[in-house]
Amino acid sequence: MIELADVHVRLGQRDVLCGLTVSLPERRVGMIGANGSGKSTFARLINGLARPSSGAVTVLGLDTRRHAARIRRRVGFLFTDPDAQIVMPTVAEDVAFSLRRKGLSREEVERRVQEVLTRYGLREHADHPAHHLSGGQKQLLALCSVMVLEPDILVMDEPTTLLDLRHSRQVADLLRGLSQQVVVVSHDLALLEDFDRVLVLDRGRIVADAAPEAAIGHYRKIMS
Ligand SMILES: Nc1ncnc2c1ncn2[C@@H]1O[C@H](COP(=O)(O)OP(=O)(O)OP(=O)(O)O)[C@@H](O)[C@H]1O
Repeated sequence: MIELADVHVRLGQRDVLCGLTVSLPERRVGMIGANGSGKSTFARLINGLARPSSGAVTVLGLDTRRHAARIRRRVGFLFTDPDAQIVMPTVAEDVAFSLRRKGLSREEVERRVQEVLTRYGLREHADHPAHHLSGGQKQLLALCSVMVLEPDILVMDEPTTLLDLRHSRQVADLLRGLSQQVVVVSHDLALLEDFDRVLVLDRGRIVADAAPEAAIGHYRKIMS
């Protein structure tokens, strides 16, 4: 469960989010809106990367201001730019790096890494340099590094931006199959078509909050 209570975020001279109050118990929540409307900031609030200037964000019963480290261990976050998340030389090492704090045996780390790379179609690239992957493959690698930690909530900021149609569908299928709650910021409206709920942000405010068809319809209207 994710809850925002009268959340304002001010960055520099700008009011980026303006008094948002919302509870998100649904399993798949999408977020759409114009460039600069505050979507990424909203996403970053959920794992404590961004802090409210006033108001409160509660995730899994924890206040993000007081428990940011605990929340980050339970909320996986996928950035738009996968290069921001790749830290190790090879694909397998990068995924294994995510597991370093778990205190697992070498064999268990290896088993989990191979399992997740197989699941997302990167097993044959396990020993390749991570920075030689294509943009889409890097996005899948970032996803592997997050999913191997089995987060309770997954937040994705434009996860299909670099993906071709086949890989976008793979991400859509993956989202359908996940048992975790997912919050997805996206300009890829097709990705959100079968979500449980979609929020539309406009200049830091929620201007629509509905099932996908109605929310996307509202978004098209304000963008026309
Ligand atoms: N650190 C910062 N300092 C000042 N302003 C910022 C900062 N970070 C973001 N902003 C501003 O906050 C507003 C919202 O940014 P945000 O990235 O949340 O929007 P967005 O809806 O995700 O946009 P996009 O669709 O382009 O990714 C933008 O006008 C941005 O310039």
